[in-house]
Amino acid sequence: MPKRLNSLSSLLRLFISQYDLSRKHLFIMLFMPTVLAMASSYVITNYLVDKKAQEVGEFNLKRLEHLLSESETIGEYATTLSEGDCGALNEYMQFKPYYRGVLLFNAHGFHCSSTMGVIDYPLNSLLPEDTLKKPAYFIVPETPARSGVPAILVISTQANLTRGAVVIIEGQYLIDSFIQPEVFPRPVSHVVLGLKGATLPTVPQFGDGKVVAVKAEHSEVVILLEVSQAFFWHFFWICFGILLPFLLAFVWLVGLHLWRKKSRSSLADDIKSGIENQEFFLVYQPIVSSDDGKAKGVEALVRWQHPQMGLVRPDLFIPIAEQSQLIVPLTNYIFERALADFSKLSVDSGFRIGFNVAPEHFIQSDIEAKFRYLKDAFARIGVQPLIEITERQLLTADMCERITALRELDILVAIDDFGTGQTTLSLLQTFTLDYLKIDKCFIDTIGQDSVTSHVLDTIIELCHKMNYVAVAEGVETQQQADYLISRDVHFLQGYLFAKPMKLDELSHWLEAHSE
Ligand SMILES: Nc1nc2c(ncn2[C@@H]2O[C@@H]3COP(=O)(O)O[C@H]4[C@@H](O)[C@H](n5cnc6c(=O)[nH]c(N)nc65)O[C@@H]4COP(=O)(O)O[C@H]3[C@H]2O)c(=O)[nH]1
Repeated sequence: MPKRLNSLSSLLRLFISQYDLSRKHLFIMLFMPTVLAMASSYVITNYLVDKKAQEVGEFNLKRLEHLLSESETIGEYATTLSEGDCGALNEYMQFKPYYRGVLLFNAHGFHCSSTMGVIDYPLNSLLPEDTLKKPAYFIVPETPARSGVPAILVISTQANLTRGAVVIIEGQYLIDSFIQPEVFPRPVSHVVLGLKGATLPTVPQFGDGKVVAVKAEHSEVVILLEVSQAFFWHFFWICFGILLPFLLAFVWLVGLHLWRKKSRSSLADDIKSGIENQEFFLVYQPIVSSDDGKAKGVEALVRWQHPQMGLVRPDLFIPIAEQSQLIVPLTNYIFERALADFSKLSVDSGFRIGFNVAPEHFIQSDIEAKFRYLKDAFARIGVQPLIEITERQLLTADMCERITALRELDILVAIDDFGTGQTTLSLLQTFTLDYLKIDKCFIDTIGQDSVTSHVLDTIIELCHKMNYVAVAEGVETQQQADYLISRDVHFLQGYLFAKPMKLDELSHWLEAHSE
């Protein structure tokens, strides 16, 4: 199976092994954004509709105040008309919407109506007589001409009740116009005007919606507006529709991040218990000499038989072991395992085993003692360990010093995956090595006419000039092998010769390839 697919299936198995937990997480990750989106939409919509109702209220109060001041002008004009000139009044009031009419009065009573002509009503037929003595506004439940239909009365009067006018504004018509029936969805469903204890309509009617009160700046009028339910839900769903995808994306990103962190830390726990339970084992890949084609050593490569996930490849768990400070105990386990494996095998003296060792090892204070023990233990079975330093982390000057000390103990050191990691050429100037392993990506350029194919020749040349033993990794074709042999690359490793194999298989392979 391709490497990437294998890692993917390992991840999938990891996911399934934690399925119960993930199902709960999955539910939270769907449920939480929905609830959050609903709650936020509710708050935002409430704020928006309040604001809109406030705006509608202020706008209508302005219109009302304009209507009231226009009524005062009408009243003032009407009081200048000579008594009995009802025709002129009627003409003047033609085509004025919102107005039911104008009544003129004198000290004896109402004598002229813009709609009915000459009339004779007592002064208290609309309001208590006293209220006609000074300019004012009132809401009344009905007028003599239209019983049961409320109106706003605007009184313009001259001193001592000698002359005056009452302008009658059509109450219900006004209220209906406030509701803006032509707008969809209507922001308000019911409007009530309040003035001096009276209301318009006379009996206020509200539904289940929220009621917002707005007070006029220049009069005692208060307007109460009930927010329309349709308007509220219209904005609620728009808000919800906008917020939900964002919150879903946000919660999923955070959730996946936490899940990844958790699975990493649980994988780190698994590595720890895997070492204790000896779930790790080694496979060995032969490294052949380009002189005679015989295996002069192997590279030890770790494998993990996870109890739930099955076989896990090192490129999945080695980085986690490195990040969670488990690489040192894991490598110590690998050394012991290789020692135990090769004690059962008979190999030519000087046979080399390459171990991948992360730079973290070189900050251990007991590194020299540990490697001296290792070298002696391997020497007893005729094997020489070779340390392959992975380039994933930067090698500091301090680490280089320790590596040099190891070389003085006759331990062989190689730089692995040369050219892909953090090793700089300046570091190679100050730091002597035994082997340089040329990464597969450069070997792959053989036979291709690409710019990078020249890099391989440069690396090989560097090895020769610096007296490093050159090892080519990932040799897959005879063409690659021939090319590398023609360029005096000392050792070759790759599927062309053998894939990494378990100890039993290696034993047979070595036997078969010893001649
Ligand atoms: N396509 C192809 N691949 C080839 C060929 N020849 C060898 N390989 C693969 O290339 C990798 C060589 O190991 P690496 O560069 O040290 O790269 C290693 C090394 O960095 C790390 N690793 C493996 N074992 C250990 C270990 O014991 N300790 C540490 N620290 N890292 C390890 O994991 C990496 C991957 O190891 P593996 O999966 O075993 O993969 C191995 C090997 O199976 C070839 O011809 N074609």
